[in-house]
Amino acid sequence: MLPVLVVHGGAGHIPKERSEKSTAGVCSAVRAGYAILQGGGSSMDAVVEAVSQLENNPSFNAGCGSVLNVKGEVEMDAIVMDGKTLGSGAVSAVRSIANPVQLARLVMDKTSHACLTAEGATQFASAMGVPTVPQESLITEYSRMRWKKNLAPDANPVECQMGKMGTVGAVAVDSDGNIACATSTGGMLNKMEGRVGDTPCIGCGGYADNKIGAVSTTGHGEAIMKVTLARVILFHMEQGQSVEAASDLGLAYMKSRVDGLGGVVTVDPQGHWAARFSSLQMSWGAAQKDTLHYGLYTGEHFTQRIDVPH
Ligand SMILES: NC(=O)C[C@H](N)C(=O)O
Repeated sequence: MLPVLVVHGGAGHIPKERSEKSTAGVCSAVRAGYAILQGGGSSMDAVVEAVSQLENNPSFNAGCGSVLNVKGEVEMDAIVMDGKTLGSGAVSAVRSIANPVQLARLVMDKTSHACLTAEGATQFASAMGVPTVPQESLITEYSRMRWKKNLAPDANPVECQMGKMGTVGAVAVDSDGNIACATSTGGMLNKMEGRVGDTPCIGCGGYADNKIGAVSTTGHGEAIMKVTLARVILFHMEQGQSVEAASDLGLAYMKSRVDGLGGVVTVDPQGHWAARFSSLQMSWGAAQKDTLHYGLYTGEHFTQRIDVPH
């Protein structure tokens, strides 16, 4: 069954006029990441490539297109985890980095730490030769408009969060059976400055273990952290549940216990995979053998040959 790559473009409520772009973006990120797996590349390379593509796509809340904090600035979080070694790397509250997921990978590969934050992460980036980019290049008209709208005295903050799909993420198993995950986000719209969400926290924004599987999450970060969503799903898999049942159990627990909504992509070591969510929508895509799978609403599952362009 191996290899496999599963990608999400965030759980939430996406306005109709943006749904096409979101699905197209996820499918093209799946293709790019899967090409690496098909060429014999590693699951880590595949998830970082897929997530980098989504960070570069202004339709998603990660990298360029990130939502803005209360001061109208970008602060991004990202994580990667390697299921073979349980090594992980993360960055939080980084501002002028085009691809936080690549910086997270450098934290894993080049330091003895698991997470670097804010200025320290930026200093590390420059020491690694990662260029900084102007904040403005990460801010879209759409995110500025939503930030302003949410500051209005009559704004409904819950409704405002809904207008945009969230976080991006990926999980993969390569032909050697190695498993990896990656997740990247601009966080929650109009969050406090310095707010760190679930994404860079191990077991919350993602987790990968070759012995069990991998999960990348999206949704309300504070709720995800309360239940350590990624790890709780892997716990259910350790108890013998399928990828699908374990994902649903984790999401249902988050809903009933802390009233949180979200979504996940999940794989197991055999290459079984699932894309599940409790929100209204989650754009997702997966590639296995010669088939591309994708969907947006609950129960939606389209397939096409991977070599046919979307
Ligand atoms: N939309 C999201 O997935 C947001 C992300 N989980 C956060 O709370 O930072």
